[in-house]
Amino acid sequence: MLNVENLRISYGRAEAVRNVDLTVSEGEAVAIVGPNGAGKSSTMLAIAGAIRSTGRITLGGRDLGGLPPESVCRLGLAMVPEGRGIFPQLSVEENLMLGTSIRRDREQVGKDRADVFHRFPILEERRRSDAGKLSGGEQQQLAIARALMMRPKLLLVDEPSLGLAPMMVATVYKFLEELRSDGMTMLIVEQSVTRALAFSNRLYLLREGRVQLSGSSETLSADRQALEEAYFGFEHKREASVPS
Ligand SMILES: Nc1ncnc2c1ncn2[C@@H]1O[C@H](COP(=O)(O)OP(=O)(O)OP(=O)(O)O)[C@@H](O)[C@H]1O
Repeated sequence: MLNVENLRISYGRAEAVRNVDLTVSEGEAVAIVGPNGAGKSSTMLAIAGAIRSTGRITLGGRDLGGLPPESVCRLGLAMVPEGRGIFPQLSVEENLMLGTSIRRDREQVGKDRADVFHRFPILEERRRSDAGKLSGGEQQQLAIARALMMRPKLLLVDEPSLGLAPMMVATVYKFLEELRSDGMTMLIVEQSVTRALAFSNRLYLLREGRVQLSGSSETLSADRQALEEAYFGFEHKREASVPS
């Protein structure tokens, strides 16, 4: 479904992502992990058309090169950004409906809204509250729900557990698991390598802007040493361990 070839991203003279190749097949959950500054968020933003990059990105065979984010979204890709991107002074429902103005199928929008409220009951309960009054975990549910309102074929989720208490992380992942079992194709950035391995079919480990290691989560789970070496590089091996 998604094919990324030779992705390069620069901020001024600094190269943040180099020669990244990545694929996501229909129905797969794929995770990107790696230390801070590895280029994970930049990769997600480039795929969503939100920042400039070079290389080739295709979605369902269509070249996304140079397309603005709204066109990428129309082609079936929605993103839950790091930090959620919720508008705190707007109501839960207003946040949910924000992006839907680009949709022409108004009747279906109403049905999707009902489906999303069914999937996330707390959002229906709190639909008239200011979104800023929701807890972090509820805001994350809202951010995922808002992305679903775009009827994506591929859902990008950047660090869904960031800043959440462990119980909330479990709740958010329960919703992501449900989406996954309903057949949603997902690309997810996750700080916790253990959680990423548990959730995804396949995993890419980025460090210093490059893919250092990739493979099926099953295989990589059995080779913790390869993961640690790829995560830290050899020189840090003895001083730290991969975040669980
Ligand atoms: N807007 C920007 N301007 C300049 N440099 C940037 C910008 N955004 C990111 N970078 C740099 O690009 C590199 C990759 O950053 P990115 O946020 O993609 O990494 P990350 O793996 O998502 O990190 P984190 O886990 O800390 O979110 C870092 O060196 C970062 O400082």
